[in-house]
Amino acid sequence: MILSVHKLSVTSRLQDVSAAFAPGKITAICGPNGAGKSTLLSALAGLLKSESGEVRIDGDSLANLAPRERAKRIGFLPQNGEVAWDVAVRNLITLGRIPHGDAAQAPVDQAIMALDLAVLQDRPISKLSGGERGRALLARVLAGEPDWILADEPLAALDIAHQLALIGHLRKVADDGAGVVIVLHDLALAMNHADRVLVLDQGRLAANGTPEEALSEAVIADVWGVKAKWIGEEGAKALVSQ
Ligand SMILES: Nc1ncnc2c1ncn2[C@@H]1O[C@H](COP(=O)(O)OP(=O)(O)OP(=O)(O)O)[C@@H](O)[C@H]1O
Repeated sequence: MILSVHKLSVTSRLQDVSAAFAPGKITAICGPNGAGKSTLLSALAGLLKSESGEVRIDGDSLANLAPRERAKRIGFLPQNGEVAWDVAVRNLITLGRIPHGDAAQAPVDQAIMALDLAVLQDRPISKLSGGERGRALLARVLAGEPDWILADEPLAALDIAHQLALIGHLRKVADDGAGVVIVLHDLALAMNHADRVLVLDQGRLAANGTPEEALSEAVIADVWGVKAKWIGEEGAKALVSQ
């Protein structure tokens, strides 16, 4: 099951972007502020009207999929996601089952475990820290057991232990066959943990390949305007400015 964008343009935000996303893999979308990362992710989730081009799922236009079916297949975590009602964490996560029309607790329990939320499950959302809230919102997405997980900066507000735990969980979800697409600002996280990396620059696709190809020192100099060097071993690389 492939998710792909074909010559997608969104007024002054994305220009002629084409790319295919593979199931079973973690793809990172990187780029400077305002490059179009969130726009691309929203378009992949079917939440944005494009000026031209389209998003396809298994070769069919995503626009043809009924909203409920789309919600079942694509789990979307926006940047700074808002919560409309101040419900308890477990109840919020159970809302992830809405597209399935059930309140199955096994996937909810799994998501609670994966995101280390057991001790917080009865607490109202309004009484969580920013990082805890982010974990609860991602747990809601996981509880829906979507084929695709699209998450905008899911690691940004997390401490390093929770970052690594979450990456480990996303890897497991990908190994089980789901496609994972995440927006990442931290290029070292993308280099060390993604299978593929897309780099956007001013709404255009600047690179698309393995982390080594798409985040080469030449691409970083070109897109971010930063002279930097990768050091360290494969899987534990760090980026140092020169
Ligand atoms: N609702 C909107 N309407 C019009 N333009 C928008 C809208 N949201 C964002 N933009 C503009 O579109 C461009 C791409 O924004 P987008 O949020 O996709 O960038 P980003 O790469 O995710 O940035 P960041 O790293 O800062 O989160 C930016 O120039 C932004 O100002």
